[in-house]
Amino acid sequence: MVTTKSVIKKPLLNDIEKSSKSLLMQDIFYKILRLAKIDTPVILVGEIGSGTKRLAHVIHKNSDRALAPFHTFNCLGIREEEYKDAFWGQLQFDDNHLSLKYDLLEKAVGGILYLDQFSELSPSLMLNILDSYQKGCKQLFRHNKQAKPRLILSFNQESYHKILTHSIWEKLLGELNPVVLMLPPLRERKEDIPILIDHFIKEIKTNYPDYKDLNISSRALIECYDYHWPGNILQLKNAIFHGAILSHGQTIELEHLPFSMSWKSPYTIHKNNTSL
Ligand SMILES: Nc1ncnc2c1ncn2[C@@H]1O[C@H](COP(=O)(O)OP(=O)(O)OP(=O)(O)O)[C@@H](O)[C@H]1O
Repeated sequence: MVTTKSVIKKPLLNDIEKSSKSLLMQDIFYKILRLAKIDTPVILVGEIGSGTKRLAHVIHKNSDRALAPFHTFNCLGIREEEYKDAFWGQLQFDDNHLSLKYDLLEKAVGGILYLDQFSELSPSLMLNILDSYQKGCKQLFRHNKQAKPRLILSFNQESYHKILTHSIWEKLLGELNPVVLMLPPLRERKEDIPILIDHFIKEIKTNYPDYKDLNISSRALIECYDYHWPGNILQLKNAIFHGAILSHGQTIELEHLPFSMSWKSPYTIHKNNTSL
């Protein structure tokens, strides 16, 4: 495992995470920073686009594995041959002897193997993958346990609730003994919406000098605050980018935000009705 004391000691929350106003998120960051130092597998549960991969990177950066690779494998829609190639050892002939090559494990040696959307696999494929991970690690890293990649699995929130009542869940807990962390959807941490918008606007200004005057009107900001964001931070990021283009890098007005946002969520409708 690659490690240096300076890496371990650095305070490693990004500014945007540090400035979160959400108590739910502050609690998660607190746990994440401690969790990073403990070398257990982690399951991150969240809705689509809620930032699970970004949190996995925070764990990586704050862990003793920070200088080793972070390798992502997306399990969504994976075909059987692809998964076999990735997880099961391929026979190879080197220096006059046959050996097994575990492609995915070798890409993540000493680091993190992030299995994105793991919950979307069938239960039998989940077990199969864990089995090959264990076998591969035993073969490759039996003399150097530290080189075994740490597993972080992302679970879609809806699938997670279904899996909880399935026997596969107990098997996963038994095999991995993971720490499970749930990320709130953006609509449950609305206090961070203005900070995130500000962050995305700054990001666009940095990447596109022609958009140096980009800002957002208060009406558009209020609409963003009221919207329920089913696609979470990813959708918010896309909406601001969309607005930046339609406003030609000037002030993002309500009409520059994506059309789909004009659909009100049941939460907003309910809130409006009760205030009548
Ligand atoms: N706290 C944050 N601050 C700034 N940007 C963020 C934050 N969290 C997430 N993002 C951005 O939102 C987008 C989605 O984040 P990420 O890929 O981590 O989500 P995800 O939950 O893993 O997505 P998916 O469900 O598609 O796998 C990324 O572009 C990421 O950089």
